[in-house]
Amino acid sequence: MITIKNLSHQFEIGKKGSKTIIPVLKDISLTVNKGEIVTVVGRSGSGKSTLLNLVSGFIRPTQGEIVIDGTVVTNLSEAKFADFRINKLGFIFQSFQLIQSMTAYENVELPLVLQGMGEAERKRKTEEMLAKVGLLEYKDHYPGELSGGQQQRVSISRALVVNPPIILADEPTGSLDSETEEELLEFIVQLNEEMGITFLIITHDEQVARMGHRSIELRDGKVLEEEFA
Ligand SMILES: Nc1ncnc2c1ncn2[C@@H]1O[C@H](COP(=O)(O)OP(=O)(O)OP(=O)(O)O)[C@@H](O)[C@H]1O
Repeated sequence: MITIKNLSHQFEIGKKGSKTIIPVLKDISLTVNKGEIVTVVGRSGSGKSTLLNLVSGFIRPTQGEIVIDGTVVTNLSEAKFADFRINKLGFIFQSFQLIQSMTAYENVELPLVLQGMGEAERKRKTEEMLAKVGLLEYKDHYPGELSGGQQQRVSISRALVVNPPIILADEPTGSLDSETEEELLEFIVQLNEEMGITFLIITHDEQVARMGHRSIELRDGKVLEEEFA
């Protein structure tokens, strides 16, 4: 589902003449299979977010290739990648990244608006998704009027509403208390089992790392793997 081949990435900082090169990922190769939950762990600064940003196409690799669902995404233009992203990838962030001036309903509906879907179908899909996460009765609430766990469920609904085969998550439980974290992890497993969604999840949290089928550790720019389940 996601194949990463000989991927390297380095950042350049500083002005011309005094540039510093920061090598982050060094010739890494890995595969995430369809229907797998793979977690990515590693020390702060080990390149976890960089890896997710490369898979998402927000940054382009210095070298190497990424293939997602049969498409070589590293060759796509910005516009084509944006199109690909809206159809194939769902995102969940630690900070939820909800739009504060929009209701829960409007936040979940947004990707469908961007896809150009008609209003009646948008309404059906948005309400179905909010019902699935148990938040239909909160649809007119703004993010500031919802708990952390509820906000994360809105953000998951927004990620899921376009039926993406893959969800990329960056510290999805980072802002949640342990009970809400537990609920979210159960929900992720349920989505994976019932809908076959593939997850790539960055985490610092030992418990989150263990809920996946496989955990990948980034260390010194390389990949170390650990198998679970
Ligand atoms: N835009 C950038 N410009 C320059 N250096 C960057 C940039 N983004 C990240 N880096 C550097 O790349 C390295 C890896 O950063 P990254 O954010 O991927 O690590 P991380 O494992 O996600 O860390 P954390 O767990 O703290 O979020 C760090 O040394 C960081 O300073």
